[in-house]
Amino acid sequence: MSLPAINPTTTQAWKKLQAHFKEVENLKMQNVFSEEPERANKFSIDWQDFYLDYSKNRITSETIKLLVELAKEAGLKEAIQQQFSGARINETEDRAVLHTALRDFNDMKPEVKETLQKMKAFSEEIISGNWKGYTGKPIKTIVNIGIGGSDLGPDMVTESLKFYKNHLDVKYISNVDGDHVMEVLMTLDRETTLFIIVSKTFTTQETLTNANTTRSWFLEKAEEKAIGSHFVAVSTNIEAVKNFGIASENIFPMWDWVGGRFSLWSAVGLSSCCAVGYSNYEAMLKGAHEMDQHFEKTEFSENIPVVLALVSIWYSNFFASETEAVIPYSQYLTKLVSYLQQAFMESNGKSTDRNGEKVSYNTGSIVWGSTGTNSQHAFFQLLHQGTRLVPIDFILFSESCYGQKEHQEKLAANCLAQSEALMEGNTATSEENNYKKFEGNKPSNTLLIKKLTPRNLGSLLAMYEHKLFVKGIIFNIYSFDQWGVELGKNIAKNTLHAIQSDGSTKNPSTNNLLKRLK
Ligand SMILES: O=P(O)(O)OC[C@H]1O[C@H](O)[C@H](O)[C@@H](O)[C@@H]1O
Repeated sequence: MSLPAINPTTTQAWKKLQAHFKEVENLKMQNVFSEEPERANKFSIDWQDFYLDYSKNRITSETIKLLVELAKEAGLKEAIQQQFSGARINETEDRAVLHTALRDFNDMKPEVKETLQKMKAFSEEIISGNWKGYTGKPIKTIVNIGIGGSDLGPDMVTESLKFYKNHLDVKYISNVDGDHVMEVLMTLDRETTLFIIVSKTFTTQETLTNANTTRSWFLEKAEEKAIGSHFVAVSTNIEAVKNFGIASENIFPMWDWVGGRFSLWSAVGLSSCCAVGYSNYEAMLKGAHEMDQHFEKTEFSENIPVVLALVSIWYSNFFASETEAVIPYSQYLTKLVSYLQQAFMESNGKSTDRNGEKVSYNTGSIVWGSTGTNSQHAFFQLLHQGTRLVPIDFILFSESCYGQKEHQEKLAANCLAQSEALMEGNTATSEENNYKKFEGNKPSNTLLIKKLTPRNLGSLLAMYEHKLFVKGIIFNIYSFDQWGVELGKNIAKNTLHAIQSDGSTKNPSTNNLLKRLK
């Protein structure tokens, strides 16, 4: 069973959208709200603790109708069914795409259940202090060594759920930068530190280098047999982990049907599970599953991830906007954007379609952003008065975790004011001074969520996973491979050889730089 492979620009809906675009290109949001009193309600979706307001977009009911037609013509319904049923929709790697199966407690694969039980038991041992280091002391610090999906997801979850965190100090080493590795190692007490080596393939240069350096550092004071109580691993490559010296009972499996950037729901999330405890971790998985069901079962026009994806395509492919920003009004979500960058840009940064042809339209957008209010004082100038159209997702929580009312009111006021200012501009006041003019008409979505809980975080992350899926299906690309990262990795092997052997490469600029390196 293959995914449908339809060039979106050849669909009836796309042609209609092109004609429709000409009609609404200059639509002013400042006017449409008065023409359509129900607009704010009409372009909103209320789902559990989520409320999505997408009324501040350059759309009409006709736009949404045509975009939904586009999704239907592109075979989205069929594609969703294929994904959830475990079809091998990652065709270029001949794999299923089943991160959703990691959080489906109603119908859980035995190996997933077993691994979750192992994570539960392990995290409880660590948190309770029953798990002892080589000198008999309980573990106080956990260091996750991994990169890409084996780092960004768990690191972001640990940071996002800091409010729910226990006493454990959880750190992340990802970059092969030895200075950073040393900075972390210097803070550690060998006797009370546990290292989790996370690599789906267990062949990643950065992770293996960092793991080897860490092991050597550990063995400067401890004996080889102490490795058993201080190193565990998460991988699909069990043999390579054993060769590294980690015993089978300390290996947490994962599977080739879980992509690296979708793996925080698997044992890759072990560090975050230890940080917040299994019950919070499980609540996050359940929240993600609820969003999975919403995505799978809700009609497109009421489906949060589908609507977000369609509106995003409207801007990137009709208004030619190159980027989109995500601005969460919560400092806990400070690592969300880096995580989303891998999710979106590694998935949809492709230019060969599912027929093997080069695409003739824009695919994945550049995703960027930072937390509000900090970003207001950094790059919002460009959003308000620059020349580029940047659609924005504002994410706001109704309640703060600590119940700090005054701060939360100010956060909320800023978030709502920014989306309003971007949309309204100040043309109505006919500002004479051009430097002080705000054109307005800048689009945004506002996602209002009751509170940052593990469950709602799970739903939020799953929402973005499905958004990128929908975009990839309509773009007619394969979202679940990442061949684009291979060339640089391969060249780096030759370059490293050239550096270590005083050799050269075939590129004159590189050679010049190699000489300078010496
Ligand atoms: O988990 P690993 O096999 O070490 O892979 C870590 C990362 O490596 C690559 O660069 C891939 O592009 C990422 O998708 C992956 O998450």
